[in-house]
Amino acid sequence: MKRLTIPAKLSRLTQPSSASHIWKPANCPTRIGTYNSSITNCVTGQTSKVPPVRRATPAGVNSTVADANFTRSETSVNATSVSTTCAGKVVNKRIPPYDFKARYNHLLERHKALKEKFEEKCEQVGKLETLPEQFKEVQSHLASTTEELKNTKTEKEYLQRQVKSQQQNIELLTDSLTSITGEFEKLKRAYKKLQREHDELSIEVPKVREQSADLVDKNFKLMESIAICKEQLFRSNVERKELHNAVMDSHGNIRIFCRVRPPLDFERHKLLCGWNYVDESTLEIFNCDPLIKAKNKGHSFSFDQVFHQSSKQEDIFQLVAPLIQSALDGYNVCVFAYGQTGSGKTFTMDGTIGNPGVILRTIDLLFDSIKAYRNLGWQYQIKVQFLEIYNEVLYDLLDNEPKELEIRMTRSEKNGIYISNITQETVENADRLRQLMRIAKMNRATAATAGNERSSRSHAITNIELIGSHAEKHCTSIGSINLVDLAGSESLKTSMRLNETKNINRSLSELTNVILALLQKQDHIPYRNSKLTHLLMPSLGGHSKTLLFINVAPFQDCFNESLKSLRFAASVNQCKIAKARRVRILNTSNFQ
Ligand SMILES: Nc1ncnc2c1ncn2[C@@H]1O[C@H](COP(=O)(O)OP(=O)(O)OP(=O)(O)O)[C@@H](O)[C@H]1O
Repeated sequence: MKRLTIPAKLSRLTQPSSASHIWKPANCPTRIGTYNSSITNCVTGQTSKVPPVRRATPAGVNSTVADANFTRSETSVNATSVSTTCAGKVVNKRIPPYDFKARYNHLLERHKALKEKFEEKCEQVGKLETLPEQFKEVQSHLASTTEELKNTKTEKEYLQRQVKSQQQNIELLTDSLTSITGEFEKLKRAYKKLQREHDELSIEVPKVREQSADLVDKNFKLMESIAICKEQLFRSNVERKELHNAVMDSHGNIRIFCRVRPPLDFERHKLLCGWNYVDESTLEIFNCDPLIKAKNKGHSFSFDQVFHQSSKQEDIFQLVAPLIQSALDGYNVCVFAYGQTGSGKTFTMDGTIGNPGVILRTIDLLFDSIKAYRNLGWQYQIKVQFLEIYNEVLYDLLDNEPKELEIRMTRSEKNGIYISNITQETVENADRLRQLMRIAKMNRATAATAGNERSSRSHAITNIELIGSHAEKHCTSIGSINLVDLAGSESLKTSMRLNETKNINRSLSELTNVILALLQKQDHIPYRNSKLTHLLMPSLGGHSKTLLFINVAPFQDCFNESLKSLRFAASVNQCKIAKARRVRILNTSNFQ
């Protein structure tokens, strides 16, 4: 049989319940033959004197056993003491040693009792044997419970985080709810206000409706009167044009302005001619050469206007502006600047930055007038081209590419001219036109660098075409402006570049010839003798208004050239070109 090792804790359970009973473990040595007067405690190792103890037998056996381990030798000499209970009192009865039967019975009883006890203990031990298994079970249960606890903790943390974020959400939602509620309240107030206004307006509506009907009626009447006014305005405008033209005609269709430029700062030391400005249209020039002073007498010239040295650009343009107005009314206008090199032609036509000349001021005036004309029902289209005539060759100043430009006649119009291959641009505003002018100037300057002072040896022409249309009246008005900065006139004697000078002088004298032929009303006008006169044919004939600036330098060393220019201008001044008439109004109106 397997021997059980019983732990100290459990061993106490297996001891007899009576303190007087001596339990002896298997490994504890037994002193046989002693009457248990002394017992060695196997647990503590102490030895104590224990007197014989009277004990109750298990299962109600009423006998007293001195010791379960007494020996045969003892039984043979000693009587056995047995305790019995009689009427609630313990009675010790001694079994005499010779009463074997009684002693046998007594032993049988004791054996039975011990056996029962032994079985009971075995049962207890059996139960104890299952403890490790139970322990294992409990351990595994504990492990699974720990795992569960861990999972539960993780879940708890996750749920706590969820709770926290939900709480934040709730806070945000609460905030937005608060602001929405505020907005809602505001809207409610606004709505109420609007409703009040609406109620008030609802009361007003019938009155306003009534007033509106009145106004519609009045408006209708006003529209009628506006139509009448418009008609009158249109007629007045036509009349104004006629009158304007009459005034211009009264000045002559070719006008000559003379401008004497001031000496510049670095020219102060130079000897000046004598200048006498008799009135606003007459000037006298005196030769101040000290060698011929004695016989000097003044040369007097009269023109439409004389501008002295301190005249301003704006004073000059004031008198040019009516001509520009005529171009918008459908006339061909030509403005020339004629004079010796350095006499101020470019200054008069182009001007400088901050002191614009005729061309830039014309651009501004045109676009301002077009705006005003729009109110009268006129729409204008403006087309521009810039060209240069150098040594009788035409150059496109808006395109640097070398190409051949030719003057051609239009089929539709008598004396109508156009240039093949030239760049013509339709401009929408003054800025773009100014920009194109800058490009043209730049291209001219570039060519000048390459062509040895070409800019002052060439004619520069700015051509602006003005096409007006009146949709209501089915009228079209086509006018044009040619602004010409002529090449400087120069004496062949003083010229360094003979060929250029010959060409310039030839084209300038052809210009004089054309003007004189016109003056003499010759049948044949030699327009085609030079590129310049050919090109300007429509602007020089009887159907145009021409303005000639004669620019002169104030210096004594320019006296001869100045006199020449002034004489040329004086001869032109006498030219009575046939009364200018507006030829290019193409319309179906009764008012023309
Ligand atoms: N009325 C004026 N007031 C002030 N400066 C002027 C005036 N006229 C001309 N000038 C100046 O005189 C100089 C010569 O003028 P400009 O270049 O206009 O002469 P030009 O006749 O065009 O010469 P070119 O035939 O060589 O081109 C320039 O510096 C110009 O600014």
